[in-house]
Amino acid sequence: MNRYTPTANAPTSLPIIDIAPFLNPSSSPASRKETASTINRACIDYGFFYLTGHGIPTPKLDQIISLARQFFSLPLSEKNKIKRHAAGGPEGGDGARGYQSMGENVTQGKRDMHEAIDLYREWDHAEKKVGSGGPGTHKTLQGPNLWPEQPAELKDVYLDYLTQLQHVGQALVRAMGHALDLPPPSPNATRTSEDADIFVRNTTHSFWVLRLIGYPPLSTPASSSTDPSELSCGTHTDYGCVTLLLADPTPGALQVQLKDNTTWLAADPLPGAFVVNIGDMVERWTGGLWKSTRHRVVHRGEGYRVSVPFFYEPDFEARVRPLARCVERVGGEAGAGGEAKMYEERVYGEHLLGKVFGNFV
Ligand SMILES: O=C(O)CCC(=O)C(=O)O
Ligand SMILES: [Fe+2]
Repeated sequence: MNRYTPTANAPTSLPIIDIAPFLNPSSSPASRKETASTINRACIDYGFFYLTGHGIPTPKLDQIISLARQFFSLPLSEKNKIKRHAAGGPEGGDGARGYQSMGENVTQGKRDMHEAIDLYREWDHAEKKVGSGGPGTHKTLQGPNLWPEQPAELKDVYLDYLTQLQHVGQALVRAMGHALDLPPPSPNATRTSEDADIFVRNTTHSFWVLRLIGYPPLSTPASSSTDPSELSCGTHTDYGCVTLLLADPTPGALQVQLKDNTTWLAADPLPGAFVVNIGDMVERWTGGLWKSTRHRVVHRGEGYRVSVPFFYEPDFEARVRPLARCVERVGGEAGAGGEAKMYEERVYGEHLLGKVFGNFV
């Protein structure tokens, strides 16, 4: 069931979207339409929503969190066996994949008080080149994923989860195309044809990212933070297409900025649901009709928080430029007092490389 709280008064919770009609081939057109129109309103009003009906069993989700938690509880020497290293260096790093210890990640010039493992789609869309350090070294993003040896079952469980997530991601971007009320796809559509499958066609080889993140409470010896302005994860927008976040039940940590640019809403986890948000590439595709929303993590609560966001991103070579139909709609709103922003075309992979080189600032 889709559930939507109108925004007339201060909202207390994000909308809930049931994606099942886009996963179930025998669903009715009416149910797909309802899901699509709820997505459209949620993306205009919040850029964030809860996603249910995705079909991944809750015990599997619990196992994903539990395995990540087990990894983070290992000694640093064990975690550093899969340390992320600079691209082109003798350690065989690619500057992106692997484990980052506490405070290594930086957002807006400040250390983030978390540790993480980053996994990406394998580099399979183009030939790999040798890194600047010679044979055996890697260019940025072109190395293999670094999987932990412990817990032993983590890799297989996560590989299976990644297959499930890509399936859900594809259903979600299909629903998003419908939500924009784009024309139905024609059989000779090209990658950039502006129809309801444009997001599907540009994510068939999604250059996805999966992050396992561990957050000690701020201001504890474990976080080693003495600066009160340091955050668990600083304010940012996600840079790609759409994020499916799985988090443990810790309340109050993930905070979403509302359209008034002032109010922060706690996006507390809903059991069995993902917290979904759209990223900068979807804002660009929609010419700003849907905004990628600022958010941050401030974990001042109890216990060690674990989250596992999955970023379902465009293909590396996808060209992202505003859809004419969306630009018209934004123009209409701008004429009524809104502000129209110009978005230039971006190739997703170039945008991503800029982020990796700039430490995601
Ligand atoms: O841990 C979370 O709740 C969100 C993390 C996040 O925003 C990100 O990794 O982009
Ligand atoms: Fe984020």
